[in-house]
Amino acid sequence: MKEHKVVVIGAGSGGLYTAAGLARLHVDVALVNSTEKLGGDCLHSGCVPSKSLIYASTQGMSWEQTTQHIRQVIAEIQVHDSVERFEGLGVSVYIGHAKFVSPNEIEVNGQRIRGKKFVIATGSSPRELPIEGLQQSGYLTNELLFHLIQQPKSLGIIGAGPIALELGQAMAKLGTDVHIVNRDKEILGKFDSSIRKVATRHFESEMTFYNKAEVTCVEVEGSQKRLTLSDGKQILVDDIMVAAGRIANIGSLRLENAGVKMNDGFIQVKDTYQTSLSHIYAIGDVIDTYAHTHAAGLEARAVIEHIAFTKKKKNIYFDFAAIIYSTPEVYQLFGNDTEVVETLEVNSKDIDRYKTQLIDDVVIRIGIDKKGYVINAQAVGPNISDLMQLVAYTKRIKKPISSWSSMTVPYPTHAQILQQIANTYMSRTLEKPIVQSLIKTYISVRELSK
Ligand SMILES: Cc1cc2nc3c(=O)[nH]c(=O)nc-3n(C[C@H](O)[C@H](O)[C@H](O)COP(=O)(O)OP(=O)(O)OC[C@H]3O[C@@H](n4cnc5c(N)ncnc54)[C@H](O)[C@@H]3O)c2cc1C
Ligand SMILES: NC(=O)c1ccc[n+]([C@@H]2O[C@H](COP(=O)([O-])OP(=O)(O)OC[C@H]3O[C@@H](n4cnc5c(N)ncnc54)[C@H](O)[C@@H]3O)[C@@H](O)[C@H]2O)c1
Repeated sequence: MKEHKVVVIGAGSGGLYTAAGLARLHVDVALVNSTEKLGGDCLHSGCVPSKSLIYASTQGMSWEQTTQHIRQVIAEIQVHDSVERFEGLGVSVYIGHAKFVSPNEIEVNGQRIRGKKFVIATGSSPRELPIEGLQQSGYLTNELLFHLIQQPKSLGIIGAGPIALELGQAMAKLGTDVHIVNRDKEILGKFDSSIRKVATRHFESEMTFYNKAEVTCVEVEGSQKRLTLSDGKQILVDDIMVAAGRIANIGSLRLENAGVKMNDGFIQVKDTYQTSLSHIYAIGDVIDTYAHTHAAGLEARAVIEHIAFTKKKKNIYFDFAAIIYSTPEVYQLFGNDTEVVETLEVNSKDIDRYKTQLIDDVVIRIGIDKKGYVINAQAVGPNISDLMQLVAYTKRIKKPISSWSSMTVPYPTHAQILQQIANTYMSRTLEKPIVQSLIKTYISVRELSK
């Protein structure tokens, strides 16, 4: 039997980060992945192909050029996430599905591996929908769309979350007629109406939305598929894509043999990412936190520090943000609403650089506490996420937004929009009667007043 001090199960965003980090600290670490192609969802069917598709859709590429571009980008990044590279780092790599046979043992392709500690990072899969006729008609998910040989002329998407909006818009830009069926009353329900309105206007100019609707049945009609909605409407499309949330990949793990507890379909963890068994950790999409690559990375770092140094990291999501990489981008910096005393809103109308580009619908909202410290934020605008990173960083380093007032902002950059927020905030302080009175007195003492 093979034995390792730490066995990481799943070589996607969370697992790769954990294995590489522990190996660098000279920990005896094994990495088990179901396929030889390490990298998980993010590299093969998530972040990387979706952002490559989005790029291709803005460059007027044909479908053939688009899928080739996607394959090339994946292949380039795959080198960094290869078995050889990880073995070179000192990680023992096993290929095959891991299943627990006891709390300290897993089986991979008939081989037993014993671990002192385990980190489960097996990710998530698209949620299946029990819609009459859907299975029989066949449908796409994020796992299949990027590999289609032919571009569908029309596509019905079930769900209106980030996957539907990013991939739907890119397909629409490439010429597909996209129909999105959304069971909620509007899209981007978590966003303030000023942000939601701008984003929705852009999305609705490219795709057709059916809000407050569900697909009740699917029928095959020749080479096409007919979707019937809860309100009786019908949509005829070439293909269907389901993007209606995720379920944790735990099916093959046989967690019952170890005794790891679940909560609502996800692996239950404490704030140290230890499961109900203290020697087994879980991170990434398999637990119920933010389903993002950078969340898996933060959780991996917390687990590395706990395993290696017994250090308990606090508040790892302090400056956590998520972005929908559409045109325009939709950005959210998370933070506790109850700490917000005021939300400052600014738009791009008075910003010269945006004027030169005829962009008048960028909106940024920043929630601050009583001392002017950033608590949370939302924004919509072209490439707005890069600019908003400064807002997240200001939160991270715990500086008030007034600090942007004194930074040198080259003219004319988009960043002037942040300085405008700071100036508006500062000028209000200056206008307070007590401050005005102090200034008047001071100027008078210096014999400079009228
Ligand atoms: C279309 C799409 C776009 C996305 N875009 C972004 C984005 O732009 N930014 C962002 O931050 N996030 C994005 N995400 C989310 C991101 O991809 C996931 O949050 C991230 O990949 C989760 O990492 P993970 O380590 O938990 O799982 P994964 O990366 O999925 O890795 C899990 C690994 O475990 C393996 N595995 C599963 N079961 C077993 C088993 N029993 N034994 C051995 N191995 C097993 C799998 O083969 C896989 O390699 C996107 C997701 C999708 C679907
Ligand atoms: N840019 C990014 O960071 C990015 C991009 C894509 C995905 N992701 C991650 O992947 C996760 C999954 O994305 P997603 O878009 O599948 O899920 P989601 O859970 O965010 O959104 C699912 C949407 O589908 C709707 N829905 C659910 N069931 C439905 C039904 N039967 N009929 C109609 N609508 C239905 C929901 O109301 C919701 O709007 C996200 O939570 C996100 O964390 C991130």
